[in-house]
Amino acid sequence: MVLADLGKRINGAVNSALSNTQDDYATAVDSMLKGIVTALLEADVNISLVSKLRNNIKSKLMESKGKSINNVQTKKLIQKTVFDELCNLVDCHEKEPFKPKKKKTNVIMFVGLQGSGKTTSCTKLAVYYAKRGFKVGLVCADTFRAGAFDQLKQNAIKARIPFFGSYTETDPVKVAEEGITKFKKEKFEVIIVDTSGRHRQEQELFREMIEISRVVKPHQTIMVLDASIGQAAEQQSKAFKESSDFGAIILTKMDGHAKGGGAISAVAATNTPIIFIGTGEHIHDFESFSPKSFVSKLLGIGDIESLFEQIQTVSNKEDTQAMIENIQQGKFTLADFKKQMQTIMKMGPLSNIAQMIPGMGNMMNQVGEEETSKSMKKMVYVLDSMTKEELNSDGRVFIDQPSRLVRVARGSGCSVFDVEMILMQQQMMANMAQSAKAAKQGGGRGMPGMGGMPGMGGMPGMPNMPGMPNISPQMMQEAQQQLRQNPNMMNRMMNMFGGNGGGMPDMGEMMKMMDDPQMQQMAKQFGMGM
Ligand SMILES: Nc1nc2c(ncn2[C@@H]2O[C@H](COP(=O)(O)OP(=O)(O)OP(=O)(O)O)[C@@H](O)[C@H]2O)c(=O)[nH]1
Repeated sequence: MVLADLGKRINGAVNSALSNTQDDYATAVDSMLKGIVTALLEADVNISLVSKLRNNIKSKLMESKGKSINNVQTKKLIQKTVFDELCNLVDCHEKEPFKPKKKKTNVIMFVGLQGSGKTTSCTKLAVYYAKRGFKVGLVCADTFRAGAFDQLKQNAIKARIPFFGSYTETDPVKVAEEGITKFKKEKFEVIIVDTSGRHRQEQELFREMIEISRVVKPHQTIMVLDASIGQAAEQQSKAFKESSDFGAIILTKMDGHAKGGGAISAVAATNTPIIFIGTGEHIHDFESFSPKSFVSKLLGIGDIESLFEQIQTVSNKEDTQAMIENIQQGKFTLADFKKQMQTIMKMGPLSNIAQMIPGMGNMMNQVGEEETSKSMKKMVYVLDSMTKEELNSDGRVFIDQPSRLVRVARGSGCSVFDVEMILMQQQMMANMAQSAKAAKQGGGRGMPGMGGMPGMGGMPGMPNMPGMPNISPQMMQEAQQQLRQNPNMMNRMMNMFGGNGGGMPDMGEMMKMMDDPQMQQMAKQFGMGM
């Protein structure tokens, strides 16, 4: 899981500020900032970047001090400000990177040091484009390292990507040229050229890159950087930029490296867009990168945009067309949820996918892959037991007729609470769809899970809840017990999220629920910090 600990600590700092009623506002903000700053510094983020983030958050939050906004609005403001500033920290604010065009030749050249993960990333990118319908070929122009061609060949065969290379030719420029000519003749649309690396940034390496670049005339040059070097990534990125004008970066080995945050922010500071991150050795351990998606996953909020991107990759067009149309209209039905869950099961490493669903990433950290997989299967059983009418609804039919809940629970062999939890997750996703639509219409950066509130860019899909942190099976059981004792609670939650047309939760109801001791207790168990 990418930077799970950093996300947990930032969430912890924010949640403790939100739940702290003892301290005055300024003290609560200061203590939150202390927690965030320590977590970022320990993730190797550059001290001046951290200090800038700290000052920005503080000045934005203190500006609102004199204004007459209520408690709930203050909490939203804190969450949104932290979210936005974290996005700024990893955002290079550059223009859109290159996107290949269909029915044209698009040449992509890779550069980077030896062992950074170039060959692996070449194959991952080839698979990424092949799944999007491009005719993709791989060229191995690494004649420096013995075994480089064999490695690319093995990867390419496994991924079923056509490849070109030579065991005898020692001039990488010649191999690159021959490979490009061959694939162009055969009307390949994306041709990816892997080049050699060296252990250090040597003049010889830079010269070779320039020569290859001259003959292959790349439409995009991508630099591959190992994220485990932390903020040293800035210096490496600058050195390469001076010799080969690469347009984008892939950061590899973001799995399990606490320094990944440092690498991302360091690269972003050089104004070069990071386009993908590598999160493991497997071909599918590859995520397209955007600041908003990254921070959403970091904080466990879920990331509907990446999720649908992934779903489009593995499912056929007809399958997802209806769902995409729904999302574009700001809708997300139970049938969409079901399709999504089924596709997810096919999508490879659960750890990548779980982070995109609200609450699931945290569950994964707590209980592991096997338990999470069981929970996801349970979701599919529950959704399988619903009628077509129920699936095509927004879920409110279950509130109007609670007997449906019981029927579905029985049919799926699950508890009523399991069904209710799925309805809640679907509501959160529907809310995200709403906010994605609102953000597109408004052109601003809405926080995922937030609908459109004038001037604030939106409100979270759940009250004071950046995702559903720290849900363990035991907490689930306790919450289940409380829901049983207070059946009205679920009803009120659903009303709150769906009752006003989606997007923005009902503020009046939210305020009432905040005063409800049972609700507060349950929220505490879920780490929602109400
Ligand atoms: N954990 C993890 N390992 C990765 C990732 N990307 C690549 N690797 C591993 O890193 C090692 C080096 O990767 P390569 O693709 O061979 O690196 P390279 O840059 O092509 O190296 P040269 O061909 O020697 O220049 C391999 O063991 C890969 O499996 C990643 O995102 N996460």
